[in-house]
Amino acid sequence: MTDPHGLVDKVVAELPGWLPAQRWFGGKDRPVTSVRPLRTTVLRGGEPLLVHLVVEVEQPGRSEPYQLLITEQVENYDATLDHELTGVLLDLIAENREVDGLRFAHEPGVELQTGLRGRPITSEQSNTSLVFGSQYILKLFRKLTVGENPDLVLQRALHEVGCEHIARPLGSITGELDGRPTTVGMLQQFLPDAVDGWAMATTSVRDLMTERDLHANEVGGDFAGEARRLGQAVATVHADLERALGTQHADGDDIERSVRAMVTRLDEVVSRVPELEPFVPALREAFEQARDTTPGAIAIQHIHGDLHLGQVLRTVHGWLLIDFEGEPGAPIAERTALRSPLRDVAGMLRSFDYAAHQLLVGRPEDHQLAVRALEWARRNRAAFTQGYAEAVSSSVGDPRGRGYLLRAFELDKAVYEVAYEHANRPEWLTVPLSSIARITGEGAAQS
Ligand SMILES: Nc1ncnc2c1ncn2[C@@H]1O[C@H](COP(=O)(O)OP(=O)(O)O)[C@@H](O)[C@H]1O
Ligand SMILES: O=P(O)(O)O[C@H]1O[C@H](CO)[C@@H](O[C@H]2O[C@H](CO)[C@@H](O)[C@H](O)[C@H]2O)[C@H](O)[C@H]1O
Repeated sequence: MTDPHGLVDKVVAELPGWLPAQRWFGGKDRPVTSVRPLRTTVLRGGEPLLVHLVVEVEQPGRSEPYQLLITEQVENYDATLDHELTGVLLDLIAENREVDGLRFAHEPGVELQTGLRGRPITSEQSNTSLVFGSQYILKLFRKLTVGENPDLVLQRALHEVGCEHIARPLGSITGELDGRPTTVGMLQQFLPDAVDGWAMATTSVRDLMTERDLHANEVGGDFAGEARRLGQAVATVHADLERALGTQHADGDDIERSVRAMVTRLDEVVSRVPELEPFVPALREAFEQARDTTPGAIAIQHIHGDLHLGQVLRTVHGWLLIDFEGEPGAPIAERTALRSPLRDVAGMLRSFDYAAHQLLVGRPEDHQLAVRALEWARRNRAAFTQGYAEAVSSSVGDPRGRGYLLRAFELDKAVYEVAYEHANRPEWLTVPLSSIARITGEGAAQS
């Protein structure tokens, strides 16, 4: 087929059934009622066609734009699976080309190799990333948000101040949405030997679980040294973001806004996930407590916004942070707002809890494993916060001095995770729910 319109019509008709099966689709909680094409750009004519397509996906109570690359050659028309065709994207970036309003550009001073094939990475994710050779990784944002994507904005700013804990930004693809330039893709340096923190941490947990007679500090795969270095890296990135983009003191309005956002999220999530119901009073109390923060006492700035062990890569030179897009499910205004860096600390603390407790999914009765999981989580959470506190340059200082605020942020993240797991991995719902039970239970025991 060489008729792009015929291809688009055919694909659009199939999308209501196809989209909900995609890992990156953010609307799995409700049916797709209709899909309508917003913009079609032919990136390669003839056989095979390569078409860039932005569609508006309608669902009850929401309407959101998504990006697709389509062709008639591969299964389901998804051109991101065609290694040859996706090479076109890198070549367009290398050549600083504009195609029908879609701008492909490399970063200033960057020279890119062309003619490479782009293979999609297979890990579960919110967007689609293509790896070219062993040099580059191109992320195609799936759900689009009008304007420049914070992932690109923050990593560019970090690169400019010489941050050592990110992969170098190399290029971008910009389209137009609602009349505004909108980031649809980001090219970065690929680290072929990097291992993500989630893989490392869960290996360490498994080692501990296997050695039933030993403690976390006695087994070969102890992660605490890495957790501490990771804390140092996160604090350094916070300090670099502060240097690049500034910081300010949270005033009464900022504090009020933050508390309201946590309570609103709780109300919204509990309306969809009744399993959360028993914890609502304790969660509310924890969020309301954050209102006692003295105006001016905490700093707010740009932060990562969705920090967890899957967002950090261990390279031979140390830890790197990736994916500064914020929580994929949160509104863009919230994702780009200045917030306390403690939120990132809380996100990572949640992730240590996740790594430890995911092995208990499907085995809730195993008391021995539950004890070991808690031991691992406590050790690594403590090592991470210690590392964070040691890197004195961050405006937060020692997160351990911010107990009630950190607790509120951790619980807020866990509420987000309840919604995330409910929509994406229902069998994992027990992971955040059991954490909420534990954290609120510990709070009740102290009071
Ligand atoms: N610069 C990089 N070098 C090596 N691997 C990377 C790099 N950036 C991302 N990855 C891999 O790609 C995965 C998805 O990247 P991420 O930015 O988190 O995408 P998403 O927004 O889809 O979650 C990561 O979990 C990591 O395994
Ligand atoms: O796709 P993203 O990486 O941007 O983030 C989303 O998916 C994450 C899962 O892949 C989810 O993270 C949750 O599960 C992780 C383990 O798989 C765990 O390390 C995190 O602590 C936990 O929040 C993340 O919340 C979601 O935004």
